[in-house]
Amino acid sequence: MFLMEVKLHELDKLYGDANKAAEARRQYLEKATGAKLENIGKTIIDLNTVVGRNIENVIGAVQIPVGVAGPLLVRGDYANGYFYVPLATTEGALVASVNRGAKLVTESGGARAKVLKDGMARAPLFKLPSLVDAVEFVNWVMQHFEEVKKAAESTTRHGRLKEIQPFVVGNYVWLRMVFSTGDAMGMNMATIAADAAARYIQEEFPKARLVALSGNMCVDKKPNSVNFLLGRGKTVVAEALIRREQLEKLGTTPEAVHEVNISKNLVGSALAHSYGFNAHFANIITAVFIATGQDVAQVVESSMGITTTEPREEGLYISVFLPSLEVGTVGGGTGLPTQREALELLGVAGPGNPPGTNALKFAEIIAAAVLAGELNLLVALARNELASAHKKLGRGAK
Ligand SMILES: CC(C)(COP(=O)([O-])OP(=O)([O-])OC[C@H]1O[C@@H](n2cnc3c(N)ncnc32)[C@H](O)[C@@H]1OP(=O)([O-])[O-])[C@@H](O)C(=O)NCCC(=O)NCCSC(=O)C[C@@](C)(O)CC(=O)[O-]
Ligand SMILES: NC(=O)C1=CN([C@@H]2O[C@H](COP(=O)(O)OP(=O)(O)OC[C@H]3O[C@@H](n4cnc5c(N)ncnc54)[C@H](OP(=O)(O)O)[C@@H]3O)[C@@H](O)[C@H]2O)C=CC1
Repeated sequence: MFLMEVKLHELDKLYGDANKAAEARRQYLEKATGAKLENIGKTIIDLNTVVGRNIENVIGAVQIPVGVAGPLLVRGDYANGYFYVPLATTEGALVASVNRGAKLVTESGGARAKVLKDGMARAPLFKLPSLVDAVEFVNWVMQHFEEVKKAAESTTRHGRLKEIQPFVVGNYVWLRMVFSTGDAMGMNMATIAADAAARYIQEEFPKARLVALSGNMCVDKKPNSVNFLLGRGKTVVAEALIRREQLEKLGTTPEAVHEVNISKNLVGSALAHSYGFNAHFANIITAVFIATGQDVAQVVESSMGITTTEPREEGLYISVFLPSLEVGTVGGGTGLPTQREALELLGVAGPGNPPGTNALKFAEIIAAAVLAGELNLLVALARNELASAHKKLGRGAK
């Protein structure tokens, strides 16, 4: 194996230019492995803008095709109007699916959407000498909430500590700190603020020892029931009433689609002990996350949720509930050139006026897009066209 005298990650400093450093890394890797990296090396991203912010040891970029679904009519508190939703995916049939769902929703008068709750959580874990100390500690923290809040908020202009949710197991204490984070998804913001709060707490209550700044009750990037119940990021609901004639035009009925939802999404998910009482929230969430520069690992909890349906005389009532949608329009990967354009397409790039409103609007649009995708897959299953669609659009079959 070809060995370097300098460490790969030190090349940025050596060259003083991340683009040149990436080229040198590629040359090294090509020699060492025999792989050709000419396409990974072709990117419009000036790598100097991402090193120290988004990536280390960078060698280039990968490209993923982006399609649009829409126009999608959304009637939210922040998002009002027709939207074209950018979806980055390699799953043939997905964009077509959301697009047909968007058509159904839009022609039925649109989807109403509401953000019910908003707060990013970080839960430091402390250890106390005993259970008695643990309970005393929790009481002390609650009585000194204002001082803890001041310490946390000293690190940020937009972050605000809204609430601390305590959990005690033996002599361990989790303090689930919930922050409003403006237009940012807020994970760096909340982590840096929680660190300042934890340092203050330890100084003032020396019997408490911080075991881990993240104690897994946050919960970040793991399937879990805490976020499902208490929320994390944005808790959003969207609903629509799809006209009976429209479903009949597609050869199905509100009753048939409802039957698929109840038996598949509710009974099937219960049997599987699945966290997702839905068909494919993850498809839409992931595709929007990639297109708009969100942290894709947060698809794990952002795509948990429930689809409800109700056949009515006039058509099908359908709703989607997303308890833990973690999204932002500033920070993270949202400033990358293509991701920013995708946010611009939705009219939500950058900070909102007032701060926070762009992220709320974005969350409402995503919930409506999830509803469109969910509705369409249920329709497709009721019509038994899942396999044929994927044969045609996923395998290039004519
Ligand atoms: C593929 C369709 C939509 C065809 O559906 P169709 O009705 O045969 O298509 P159509 O040609 O009659 O067009 C109807 C509408 O579909 C849209 N449409 C149609 N074709 C396109 C296209 N090329 N590009 C963009 N949009 C398209 C478009 O809105 C169009 O209206 P128009 O604009 O023409 O008035 C349908 O068969 C379908 O939805 N199938 C299901 C596919 C699906 O939902 N896949 C989701 C991913 S599956 C998965 O990953 C999760 C899963 C299933 O494993 C989870 C689980 O376990 O449940
Ligand atoms: N640290 C961790 O443990 C984890 C980090 N991440 C990563 O964290 C990143 C996202 O963190 P996040 O905190 O969202 O982003 P950033 O760390 O990029 O922080 C957002 C920045 O934007 C500033 N800002 C300017 N205008 C606004 C506005 N209108 N609303 C909110 N903030 C504004 C904030 O300033 P100010 O703070 O002064 O208000 C802050 O500096 C992603 O890259 C993700 O991958 C993911 C999971 C865990």
